[in-house]
Amino acid sequence: MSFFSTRGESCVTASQAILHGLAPDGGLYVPAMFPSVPMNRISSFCEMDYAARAVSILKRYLEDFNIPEIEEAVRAAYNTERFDTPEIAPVKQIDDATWVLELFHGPTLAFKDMALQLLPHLTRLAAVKNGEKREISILVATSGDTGKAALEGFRDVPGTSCTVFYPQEGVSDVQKLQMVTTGGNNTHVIAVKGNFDDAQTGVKELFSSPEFVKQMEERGKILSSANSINFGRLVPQIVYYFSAYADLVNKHAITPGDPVNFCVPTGNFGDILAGYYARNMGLPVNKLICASNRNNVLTDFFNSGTYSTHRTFFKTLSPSMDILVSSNLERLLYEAADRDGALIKRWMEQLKESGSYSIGEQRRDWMADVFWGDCADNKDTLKEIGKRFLEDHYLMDPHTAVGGHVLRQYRLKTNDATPTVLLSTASPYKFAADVLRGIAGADAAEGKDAFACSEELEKLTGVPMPAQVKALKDLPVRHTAECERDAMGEAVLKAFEL
Ligand SMILES: N[C@@H](CCOP(=O)(O)O)C(=O)O
Repeated sequence: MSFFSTRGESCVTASQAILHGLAPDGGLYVPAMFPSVPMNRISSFCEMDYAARAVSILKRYLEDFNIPEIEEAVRAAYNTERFDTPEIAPVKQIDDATWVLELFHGPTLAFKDMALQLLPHLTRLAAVKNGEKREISILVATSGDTGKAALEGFRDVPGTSCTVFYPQEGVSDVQKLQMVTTGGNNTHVIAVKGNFDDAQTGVKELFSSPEFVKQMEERGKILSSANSINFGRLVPQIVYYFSAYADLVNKHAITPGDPVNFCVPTGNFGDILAGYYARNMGLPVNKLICASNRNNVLTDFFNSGTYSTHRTFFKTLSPSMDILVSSNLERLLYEAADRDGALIKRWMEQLKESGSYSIGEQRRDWMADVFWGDCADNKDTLKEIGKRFLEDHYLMDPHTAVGGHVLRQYRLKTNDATPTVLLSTASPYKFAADVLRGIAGADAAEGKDAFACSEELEKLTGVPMPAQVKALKDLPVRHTAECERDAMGEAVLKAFEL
């Protein structure tokens, strides 16, 4: 299988796409085609564990990896030493037509672990396959969850380093503590004086700066990414859509071939794009419901066909989705534009120069066939957390609650009763203060730090606080670096000198 850049002609193997992360022209790598998974194969997933399901999906894309290599990587990633349940990504019913796909059972309590426990193994294999002896320097921009998951995945992995940029004031207390207490000899964490878009744009600029690339090469390092711009992040995320479908069959909620909706809280569009890829591979997906917070650039895009960043950037209760420049949309645009790289390049230049682009009515309608977008503000989010706990005895984090609210809107506005899987992206304990407010009222978290809120939440709900959150209290802070938005390159070089 070859991979093309969304912006041009570049054509590479799977291992090269993973190793380099971003195409040299600034585009994202996309597979030459979507391998099909016939229904009888999907049905056979019912008998398999998560790792076996993963092998079956991954091998269709990773053609220059052999099966034993994929099997070894997958078994090393998805096991009960790394995840707190043998199901890895369990599906739980919360009402008549809604199932929650819990993607937060990995070491850092967010869905990013689903890919970032595997990516380091794939990266090392990719380096060997391409005779790459230099250090692979992973640069990451995070709005909260990717950062810690990448640090944890790449920590002390030989031949790699991992440098994470997070918005100084834009992540939850627990998210920040998780990152700044990370151990390992190859990890760096830097607070950027700006928002997530500043950090993500800054990282992309470093990738395309010949001067920075040269400076890194002089130090024996090549750049790669652990954000979902890297196809190696996306492909493991396709797996859990198939896995959830097989689990619904096993639970007799559907029979093989029945359509299912997926509702996905998303900011950078990687998680939901993986669902779109699963659909293109033959998974019977009816609608992909795209849930945004008050930074509702995607909602407006699906409704109008115009993507515009001319809007205020809001800090919300779902910080991991506080994003206005949604990277992976570029991969969907590529399909909407009949894989016309020149057109994508033009739209991306317009976005950079004028802050917006329009895809036209026809392409908007094409997208509306599969995608439906809506948003939730902070009030909706807290209400959804409270309602789900009170009515369905289910405790959800603010990102999942954004999805829960949007799903209710979808059902109200469309009357679609198709069984729906709501992707739950993080543990409620990463956002304990706001979850506590959601279930116990506005004043419930007053004067309490994240740990006191977590203890209170555990007492009130009986949902156990994860050991990883408890442990944070006693871990020393190891990373205190910060930088201006336009000094990220210097900050990376400085981190390597220390
Ligand atoms: N929500 C993310 C932002 C980066 O998204 P990614 O999926 O491209 O890594 C975060 O939590 O950092």
